[in-house]
Amino acid sequence: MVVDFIRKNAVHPRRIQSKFLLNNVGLFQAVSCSKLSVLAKLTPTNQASFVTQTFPASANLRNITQPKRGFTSSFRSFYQKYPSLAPYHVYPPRIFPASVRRNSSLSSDSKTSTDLHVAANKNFGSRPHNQSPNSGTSSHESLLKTQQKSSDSSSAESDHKPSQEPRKVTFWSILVLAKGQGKNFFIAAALLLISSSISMSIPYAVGKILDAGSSSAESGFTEIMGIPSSKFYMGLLGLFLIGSICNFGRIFTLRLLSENIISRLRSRLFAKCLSLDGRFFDSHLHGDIISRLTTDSSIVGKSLSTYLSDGLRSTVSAVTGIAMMLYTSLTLTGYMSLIVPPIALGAFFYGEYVRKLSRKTQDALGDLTRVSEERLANVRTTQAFLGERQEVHRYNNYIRNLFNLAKKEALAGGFFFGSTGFCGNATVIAILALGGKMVAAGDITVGQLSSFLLYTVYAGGSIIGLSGCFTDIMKGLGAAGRLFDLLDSVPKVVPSTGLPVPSTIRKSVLTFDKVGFAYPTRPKSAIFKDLSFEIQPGMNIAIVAASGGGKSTVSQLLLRFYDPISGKILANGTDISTFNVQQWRRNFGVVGQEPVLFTGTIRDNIAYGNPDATQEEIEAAAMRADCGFIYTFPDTWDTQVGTRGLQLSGGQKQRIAIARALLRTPAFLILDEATSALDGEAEVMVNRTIQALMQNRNMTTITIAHKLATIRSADLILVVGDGRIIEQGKFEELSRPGSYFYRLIKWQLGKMDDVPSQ
Ligand SMILES: Nc1ncnc2c1ncn2[C@@H]1O[C@H](COP(=O)(O)OP(=O)(O)OP(=O)(O)O)[C@@H](O)[C@H]1O
Repeated sequence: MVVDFIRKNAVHPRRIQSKFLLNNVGLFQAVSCSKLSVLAKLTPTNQASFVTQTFPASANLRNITQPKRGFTSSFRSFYQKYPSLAPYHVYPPRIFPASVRRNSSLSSDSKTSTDLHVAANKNFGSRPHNQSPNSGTSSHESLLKTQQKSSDSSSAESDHKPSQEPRKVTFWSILVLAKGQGKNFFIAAALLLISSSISMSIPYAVGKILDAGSSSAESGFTEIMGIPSSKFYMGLLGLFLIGSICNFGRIFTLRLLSENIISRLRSRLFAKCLSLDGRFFDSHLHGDIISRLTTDSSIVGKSLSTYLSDGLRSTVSAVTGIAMMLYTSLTLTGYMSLIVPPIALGAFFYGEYVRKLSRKTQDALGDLTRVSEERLANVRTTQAFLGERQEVHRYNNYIRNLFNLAKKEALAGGFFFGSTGFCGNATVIAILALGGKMVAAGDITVGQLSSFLLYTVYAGGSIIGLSGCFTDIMKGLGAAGRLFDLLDSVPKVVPSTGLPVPSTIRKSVLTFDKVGFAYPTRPKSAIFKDLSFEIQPGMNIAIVAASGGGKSTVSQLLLRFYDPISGKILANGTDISTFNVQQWRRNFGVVGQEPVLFTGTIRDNIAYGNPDATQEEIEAAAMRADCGFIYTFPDTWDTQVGTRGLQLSGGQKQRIAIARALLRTPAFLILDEATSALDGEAEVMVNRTIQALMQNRNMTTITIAHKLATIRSADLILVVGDGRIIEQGKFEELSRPGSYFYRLIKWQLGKMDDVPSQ
């Protein structure tokens, strides 16, 4: 059928194939997944072409994402008949509400409501199957406008990025990254000097051979530079052998050096990322950080070692070449020198341009990685909401951005290297013309002219190579700017400094004393204005508020992902911001709304917070968390949980998360709406587990309550509203008619239409 269509309409099969590919999102995702790691290893220029090759549709990007005028009627009828083959631009993408873009900063209910919003929007962009996809220019135009808006909106996603000026990095400032590699570098440089000197002796030897050849034709001597020719050739061969051994050593040492720098850089960056606080992760997107860890560090490592070494080799060759040109003929060298200033100037401007472009390319690549990482991680939501089309469209927008940057670089590179190539060739002709005259006048010999010509080619090639290295090093500097932004980030909450946490912390009274707080990314919307309350040791307290009222924020402050803007949080009278953060966090067990498990076995996941725990301790924690289901799996403790625990049910994941928290024997257990993501039976099971845990008076339990019915047994319920505590007491005390808590419960039970006001 498709073949018939292609034949009838003379459509290139590649276009049809690319549309198939785009429509078959499963295949697209498989391709993206498998190629992402490869993508990360490529240089920006290669990446663009790699993307183009990997996703054939991007070669036709304009056709897909930009207006296509003049659809033929045969196309139209074909798309009507086989709508799944229709190109993407024919339909407007469903627009993700701006608020969805940064789900992490939404409270859980808002997330649900935006999901609903997405669901409500679902029909907005869905393809009108009973309608012509291209019915009239005006509708086509309006679709294109919508699409343009969508591309704007996707670029607006980067609103959340820090709006800092790109940092300008000098080569000397990135040299520190190679600290400790000096010895290897000097070995490589020495080997390079030897091999380059040997290479540079070739033109001289060629000149001598030619002169010896022409004189032997006249005199019959077979000596070159006073050495019998056979010995001369053997000596030359030996020299070349030494040169190639040195080359081997240089390449090997430099490769090791480069990999060493890249590995250390990645490790440093990763450790740095993990040491940063909530403020950092609110303003930096994960994909962008991943891109810095992979691509940027690779570019910087390479520019430090490989490009620097190539630069050195080119410098040695250029300097030696020019010296030998001077030695061979001062006059010819004088003529040749006229060409150097314009090339050097061109190289300088080109290098600066590439540096700026590289920064932009790396940013664009960061966006691309972020989008693919985030969307692939949530592929089920995308598929459930039929969001494949808009995701592909969004992804294509990022590819197009990257592609356009690569195009600019290709244009600049083509122009620069094309013009330098022309200058080089013109130079050779000039030498032949001028040199020929000098040979005829007897000023130089044929051998000398040949040597001069070869030295010019060597020196010219090296100068062009040098400008290539210069631009690569500039690229490295562009990428290094992004790395230094990360490396120099100073967390407000420094994890490894501060006072030791006293061993009596388990018996501490926790006090929120007039705490004021706003998230750093939204400094104007205060979450807490004057939050004050006390938690006695061993208590079970519950925090209650309307959705978005700041319940989870209490746990974020307690765990010191953020510090209050005003007021203090005290443990037995000591401000917790004076404590060593890591030691402080060691006293907490946290079970979040959506249980987060890591790829690995059930045992690994339970032992995550306490890797030294024995099997008995792991089993005891698991039993306390009601994890008997583990024995129903054939591999019991060695059962793989899958990526982010996908191979377990929600209730099972949550109970493993509880076991993980309990294994730390925490002084404070935070249950952040631990049952909110569970359905009926799982919720009952997990609640049973939690109720049993609350009997333990050796641990303070802080329950962030979503479903009010689950907190009946709490010793104290704190009701938060308008950034402060508005009511507190036991369930029975608070449930009197007229109280805010009472109205909240009524509302939750569906007996009130609106969220109650305080
Ligand atoms: N990282 C963040 N950056 C900026 N704002 C945030 C961030 N996290 C949460 N918020 C905002 O802070 C407010 C309080 O959020 P929080 O998660 O504490 O509410 P909650 O009471 O737990 O809500 P829910 O019951 O819906 O989970 C919300 O308006 C939310 O949008």
